[in-house]
Amino acid sequence: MSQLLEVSGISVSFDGFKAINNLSFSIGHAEMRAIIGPNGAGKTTFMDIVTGKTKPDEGSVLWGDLSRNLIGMNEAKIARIGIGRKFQRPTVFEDQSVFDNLMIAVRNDRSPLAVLFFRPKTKDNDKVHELASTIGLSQELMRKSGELSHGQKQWLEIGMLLAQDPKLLLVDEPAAGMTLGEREHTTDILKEAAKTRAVVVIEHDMEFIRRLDCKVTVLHEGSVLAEGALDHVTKNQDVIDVYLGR
Ligand SMILES: Nc1ncnc2c1ncn2[C@@H]1O[C@H](COP(=O)(O)OP(=O)(O)OP(=O)(O)O)[C@@H](O)[C@H]1O
Repeated sequence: MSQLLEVSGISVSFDGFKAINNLSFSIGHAEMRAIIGPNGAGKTTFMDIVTGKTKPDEGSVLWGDLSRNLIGMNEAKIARIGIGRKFQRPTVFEDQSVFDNLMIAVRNDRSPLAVLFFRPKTKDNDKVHELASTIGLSQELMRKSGELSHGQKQWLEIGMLLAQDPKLLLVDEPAAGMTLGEREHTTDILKEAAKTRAVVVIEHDMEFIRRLDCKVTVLHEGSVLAEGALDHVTKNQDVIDVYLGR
């Protein structure tokens, strides 16, 4: 399979309301993808399904070269096969330093290879420093995470997810509550991450999406309404009617 993730004919209802309605689309390896759409379009539910939090009524989610169906796998197993998820609110250990948070994430590697091969501590140290540099927190390593700004906490959490080296990183509304400078830095981090893995970003902030400079999927009522470059989808009359023109 040339795609990393292939969502096919997914539907899910909550109390008779169809939140996802025959949804089909795919994500390539090392691809950045933005998902936009009005409130209630099913964006977060899509991520809930991919990560195993919500089981769809029908459809499949095929993963990787072996086309394994993720439906029916539990959340821990899905995380282990390489899907990381960043929720809207940062969930770092506030009493621990930035360094310790990153080290905890690095050491959490339970892949068979990591268990099999002894890894010297210096290697973990190097990895923590490399991650800190990637997320722009090299100068903050010894600070308590609770003292960081909202944006810095978000970057730390992205760093903790990257420590697991996911093949797919799902990020839900990263720009919310960030300053312009923080939003710009966040796009840089995500674009860098997407060079070596797939990154899927749900966001309402159009300037943020523009800076991501990637293919955009527009969801509406649980299905794909439009897909393509941002300039392409923002000219689509249906997209203007249900989302942009509001
Ligand atoms: N566990 C649930 N139980 C009942 N209804 C749910 C559940 N999860 C989602 N929904 C409903 O499904 C619909 C889709 O919700 P979802 O959160 O996926 O939308 P969204 O596109 O992420 O919206 P937003 O932009 O507001 O975050 C909404 O009407 C929501 O109320």
